[in-house]
Amino acid sequence: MGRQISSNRRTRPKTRDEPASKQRQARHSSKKPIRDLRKPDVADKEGTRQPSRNILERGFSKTVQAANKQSSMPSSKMKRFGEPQTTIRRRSAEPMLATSSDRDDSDADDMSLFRKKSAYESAHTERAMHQERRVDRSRDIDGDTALDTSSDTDDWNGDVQRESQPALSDDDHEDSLDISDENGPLSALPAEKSSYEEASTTIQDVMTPTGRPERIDELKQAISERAQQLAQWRRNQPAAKSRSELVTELLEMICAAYDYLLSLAQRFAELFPPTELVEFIEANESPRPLVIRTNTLKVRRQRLAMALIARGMNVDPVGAWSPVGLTVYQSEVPVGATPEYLAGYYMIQSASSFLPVMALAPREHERILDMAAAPGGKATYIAQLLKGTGMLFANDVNRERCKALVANLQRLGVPNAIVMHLDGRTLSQSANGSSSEHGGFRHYFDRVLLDAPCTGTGVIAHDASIKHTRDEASIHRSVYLQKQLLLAAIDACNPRSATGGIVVYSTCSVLVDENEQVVDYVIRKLGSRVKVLPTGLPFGIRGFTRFREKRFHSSLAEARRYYPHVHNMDGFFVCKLRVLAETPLPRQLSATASTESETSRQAKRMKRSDWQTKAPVAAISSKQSRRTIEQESMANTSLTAAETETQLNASSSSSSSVSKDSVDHNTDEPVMIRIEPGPTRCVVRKSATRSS
Ligand SMILES: C[S@@+](CC[C@H](N)C(=O)[O-])C[C@H]1O[C@@H](n2cnc3c(N)ncnc32)[C@H](O)[C@@H]1O
Repeated sequence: MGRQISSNRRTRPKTRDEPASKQRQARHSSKKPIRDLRKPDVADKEGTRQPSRNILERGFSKTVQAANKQSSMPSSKMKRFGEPQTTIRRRSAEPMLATSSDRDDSDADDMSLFRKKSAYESAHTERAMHQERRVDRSRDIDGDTALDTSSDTDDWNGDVQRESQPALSDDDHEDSLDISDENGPLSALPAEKSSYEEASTTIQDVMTPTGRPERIDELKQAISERAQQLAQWRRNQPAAKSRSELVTELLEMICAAYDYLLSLAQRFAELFPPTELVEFIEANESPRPLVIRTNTLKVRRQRLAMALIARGMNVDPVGAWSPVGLTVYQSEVPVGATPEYLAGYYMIQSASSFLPVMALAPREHERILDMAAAPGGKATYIAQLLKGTGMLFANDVNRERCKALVANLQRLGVPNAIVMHLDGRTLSQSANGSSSEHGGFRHYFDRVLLDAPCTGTGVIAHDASIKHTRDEASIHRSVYLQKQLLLAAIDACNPRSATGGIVVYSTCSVLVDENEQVVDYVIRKLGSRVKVLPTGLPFGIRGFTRFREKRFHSSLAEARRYYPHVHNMDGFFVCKLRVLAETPLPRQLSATASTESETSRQAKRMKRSDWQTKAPVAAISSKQSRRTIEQESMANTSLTAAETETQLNASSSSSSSVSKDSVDHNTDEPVMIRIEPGPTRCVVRKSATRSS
């Protein structure tokens, strides 16, 4: 089967020496749109929307072929669904797959199929890798790292950073004009004068009296011109303006055209060189491709792809780096309402959300904590890698979001999860408010994922309000909470775990303060008790070890960054830590009360009526919990985490459905919910007395 499909998927081979223009010509020779290639197989020839297995398989391979030719799609579709094709040649060193633990036996056929990469996948990954090198190189170059880092470029450790990067090939230079423009010899510069001449449009020209910009296109053109001028500043300084005046102009224009807070635009300008800054800002204006993750607890990816194609979707493997992801290029049906979705065959999840779990690399039979789990995208991925063994503890402080977490765990048929509603900062003390000798969550888990709450600066394309709501105060609040949570996550991880002792810290923010700086703070605080490991991820840009006046631990180069304009996925940060020794007993987090998160406050403000009307599942709570606990003589007993788990395992046979009537609204105590597969069957246990 795999052979048949793979032969269908064969694409025109690219030779090393073939000129890029020829390759482009070959790609553009097909004018047939993607949908036309799928339909005859699936619908027209068979006359049915429920084709046979063989037909479905043929349909799938056609779809893959069609996707390979997506450069013939109209440009609007290109922007919406995929990556532009590139002419970058594949390198033999290119990593093909995720960590070994991410490979699923049940997906073996799929993997052999997908290892023979389509031209699309190849170009997708290579474009990202090429861009990564470009970004890394631009970070290595004095003065052009970002708009205002001139004072911080003298001791940039460019040599170290360059070491790990493969040299650029000739092909690469084809796409690297902007690098040579910025840094190369003068002879490499293009002859056109326009980009060196002073841009004529000013921000005043395009602003209305009410302060709103008009003629946006003109403004964007002016932004692009300013960025070009700044990029080439050292070689071609316009006489009329100073660099700082140009920077100010550029940022003001960006804020006017794209509606950013000036302070946030400044932070991005510190992160990216001028032309890349504009690419990043532009990438935030369009959504990333829609991606789904196959739930291998229920179905194999290829079977799922066949079923979805039959329903009118065009899907394709997200890339060779993931054995479970599918990109949805086009769909005739709502992706979140198909029978396959309702049956739990897949999760809608951004591609970059796969990465923290791949770095965590859970192993079967392990005990895993997802400390900030709702709504469960990563938790359900962890569960499928556990394959029904071990135990997943999915925690979130926000009760409202816990409902979605419970629903997703149920829908995806996760048999071994416990949902907890606790503040992650005190979780390691929560089972009995004491230390590991007494069996609390301290040093209890083999692996811990902290997908931390953050400002979301990597996901502006999903939520444009981030542009004008993330002020300096909100960034500082976020950083403070992240540091507390990461210390608690390390505290919950067992350094003596035979297989793990791993903590993964991730955010969907691109800001250094929320990423490298948080991890660096923890490394400095805990010293040799914790160290940074390579993530094992096949692509991504190295973490910063220096950023403006800040210096971070050199191991932070092992962390990985993801950017919308480079990887065509949400901005993300992933760092993997190994806990080497027990951490000192934390001080009672006296700050906890005063820094209570907004989500926690919201949860407490919730009215009873909300629970009654909106929460058939997550409202499973205290009364039911207390009754069950009392029946089993567990009231007023501080359960150890292990005891709790044992009780939960033992009582799973007597699990009962919970109705709205059984909800007690009088208490806000933490609860643990044992998820049973099926629509409503759950057993609820009081986790323990709340500590402090
Ligand atoms: C980025 S989201 C997590 C997304 C989730 N990992 C997923 O993949 O679906 C961050 C979560 O952290 C939760 N959170 C915020 N403060 C927390 C705290 N103190 N303890 C535990 N969770 C917290 C929020 O309620 C939010 O659901």
